[in-house]
Amino acid sequence: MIRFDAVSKNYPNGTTAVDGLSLELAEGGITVLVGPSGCGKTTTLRMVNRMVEPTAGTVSLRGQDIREVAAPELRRGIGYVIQHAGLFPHRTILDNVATVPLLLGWGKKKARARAAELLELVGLPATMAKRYPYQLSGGQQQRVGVARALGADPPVLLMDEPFSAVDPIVRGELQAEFLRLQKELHKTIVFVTHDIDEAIKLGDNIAVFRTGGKLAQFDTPERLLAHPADDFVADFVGQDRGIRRLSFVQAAGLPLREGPALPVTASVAEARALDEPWVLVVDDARRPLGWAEAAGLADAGTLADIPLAPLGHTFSLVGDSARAALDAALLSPSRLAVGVDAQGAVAGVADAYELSAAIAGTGGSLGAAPEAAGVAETAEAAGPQLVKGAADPAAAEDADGSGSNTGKTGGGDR
Ligand SMILES: Nc1ncnc2c1ncn2[C@@H]1O[C@H](COP(=O)(O)OP(=O)(O)OP(=O)(O)O)[C@@H](O)[C@H]1O
Repeated sequence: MIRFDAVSKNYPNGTTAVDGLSLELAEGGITVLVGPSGCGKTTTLRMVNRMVEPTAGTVSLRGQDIREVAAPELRRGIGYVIQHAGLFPHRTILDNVATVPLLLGWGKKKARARAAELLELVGLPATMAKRYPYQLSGGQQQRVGVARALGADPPVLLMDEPFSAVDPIVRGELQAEFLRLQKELHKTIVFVTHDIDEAIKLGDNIAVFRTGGKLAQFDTPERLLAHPADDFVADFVGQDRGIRRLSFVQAAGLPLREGPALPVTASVAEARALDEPWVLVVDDARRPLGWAEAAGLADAGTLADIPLAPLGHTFSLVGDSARAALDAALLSPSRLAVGVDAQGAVAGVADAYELSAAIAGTGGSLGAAPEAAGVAETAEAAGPQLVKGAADPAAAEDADGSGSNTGKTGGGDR
């Protein structure tokens, strides 16, 4: 719905900021523009709302050349969010957010009611409405910036490095919140960042630019990681793209086997009899409680009487990615990843070798025992599949409402 046709921008000093860009951005999706400093991302973004006019070519919005629309009218349908939020320092938070509705002549009461709604939408408590920007943290200010951009409910949002001025933890929270919001709002979003991790996490599609304002590749995150167009893109997406690609493979497709598992009511003698270095201890609903190390087992009593090594992560077959599964295996004291179903019950286990073999498509199932067979067979039949959204544990948990019984599934793993 936003289309660039052979668009270039040359500045009078001889700089070519954007060079012959042709690109079509999907309606209702997030397109991320990413690339090294000075490669023309911001210039491209600003050509959408006519803050920058192209030297050559055409930008169109829903089929209409944007030069045919007066800039103020065009911008009414396009929200704009920038780094450091750009709030008005002498206006309260509520009035900052009410700015656009007021400009549209909504009347004070209605504009403020809308602003209060928007603050709630971006996850800010009502008590902040009366504060001034300097009384908010950087992350909170960015939320206000997003709320303000949504003021007139524009179908298009332009976001220029909106989360790069905050620390990594707050950035992660803002990104998760942003994805949640987008699930509700389905805006057409153009998002500029220089951070490839952010691009992969947020983008439905990613346009990678190289210096000189040239488009190097336009693709989904999965394809960018799997099939970088050339050495520049491969370098830019990073050496660990093999691991990161696993974020797009569903854990549901991985074969699991029944692990050495016993209920917490079982005797220590039963655990010893399994002759395994580690035994997974489960509750009466087969939810995992922890690992018992055979070497440390007492002579008598039940598994309830002994201290268990923590599970580490489990991974959910509903919504988690293969990367979360591999992570779970590597972090587990037994080196076995525990897969749980939608109810949080143990579906089976696998070690890193089995998981990587399965992911590489060379098998990996080691004969599922009866309890796990159903899951394992279904999983194998389906095979690892490329999915959208499997990589975002927060989103996945939202989607299936399950998460893990430990509350520690996966990890921010894209
Ligand atoms: N008004 C201007 N006059 C001259 N050159 C400009 C102007 N604005 C931008 N440029 C140049 O155009 C090129 C692209 O700039 P742009 O801001 O689009 O890059 P960017 O990819 O967003 O960079 P960054 O990640 O550093 O923000 C740069 O070389 C920049 O110096």
